[in-house]
Amino acid sequence: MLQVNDLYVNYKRDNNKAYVIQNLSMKIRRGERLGLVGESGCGKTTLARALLRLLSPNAVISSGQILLDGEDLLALSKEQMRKKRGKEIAFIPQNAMNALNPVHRIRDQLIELLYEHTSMPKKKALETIRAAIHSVDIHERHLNDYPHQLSGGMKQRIIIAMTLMLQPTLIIADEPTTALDVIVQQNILHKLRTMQEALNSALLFISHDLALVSSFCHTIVVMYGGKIMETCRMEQFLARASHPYSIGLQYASPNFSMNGEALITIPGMPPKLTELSKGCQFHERCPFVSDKCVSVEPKLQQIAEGHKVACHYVSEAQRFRREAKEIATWERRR
Ligand SMILES: Nc1ncnc2c1ncn2[C@@H]1O[C@H](COP(=O)(O)OP(=O)(O)OP(=O)(O)O)[C@@H](O)[C@H]1O
Ligand code: NI
Repeated sequence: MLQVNDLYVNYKRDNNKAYVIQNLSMKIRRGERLGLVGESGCGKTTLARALLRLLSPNAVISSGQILLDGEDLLALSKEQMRKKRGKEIAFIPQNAMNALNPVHRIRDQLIELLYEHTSMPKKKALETIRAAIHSVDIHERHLNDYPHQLSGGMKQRIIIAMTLMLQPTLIIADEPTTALDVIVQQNILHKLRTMQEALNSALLFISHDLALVSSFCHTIVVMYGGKIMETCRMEQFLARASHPYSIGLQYASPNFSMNGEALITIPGMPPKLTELSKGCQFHERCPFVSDKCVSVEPKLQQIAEGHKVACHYVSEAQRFRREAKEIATWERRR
């Protein structure tokens, strides 16, 4: 199980800091697929890279714990962490297709990975590689290919086969299918899911696509301005999303079960994150804002088993859900 406690990450920029992850706590259990959603810039990739300890050099994890099966990843040496990555923690990055080395054959790249993390004899390694690429429906003759000889979808499937070959306990996928067309996307997600279920690994699935996340994941975390606004099981999210930002995302998402209503847009821009926030991160864009939201930070509080929301007015969520359907409600903030 992955458990994150009170994590803070900031980036140093020229003269200031950006507080990109603030006070973030979450859990993912074995076998669970957790979807992480939120607009561009809210900190999703930063969180993923913090978990992997692959942040850029100007990033600082200023406090918190990241526990994988009880072991604090932040306490490991660089070398220990490098061994965990690839083996226990798999990462499928945003443009995974470019993660393959263009000058080496697919076979050599897969072998290299196995040799780096295991002491498999050559024969066993070759068998493992064949099984891995069969599992994503790729013929073994492609082991002889160089990356440029393969389509985008095939490269993405090879990356998935490659990352899962070492049977990780945690898989982090950051927009794994964004660049691909819908059919290829469905096929790849199906493969990812089958393998994740077979390994019983925890999956952190990052996406902009709320409809996709809602059909693919068991649980959801809605992030905004570096903080968790709401987290719950998917059926709770579908029936009773309670944070105005979550509700806004739902009504702004094409393909999200909305019975043909017009899509809203959430006006305004995400916060700049140059100061630790005082009130609610979402207050500047929230149609239901009050003075309290500007000055007092709402704590992430449990409203039902497995359902947490950071909003002072969570008791009015039913009204929010009704009113947020109307485009006029959001026009108030323009
Ligand atoms: N290396 C960096 N130095 C300074 N600021 C950074 C750096 N990387 C990211 N940021 C800033 O941190 C914030 C969060 O970025 P991040 O990439 O984590 O967001 P995201 O939710 O993954 O967005 P997207 O959906 O576009 O991928 C943004 O404001 C971004 O500009
Ligand atoms: Ni990102």
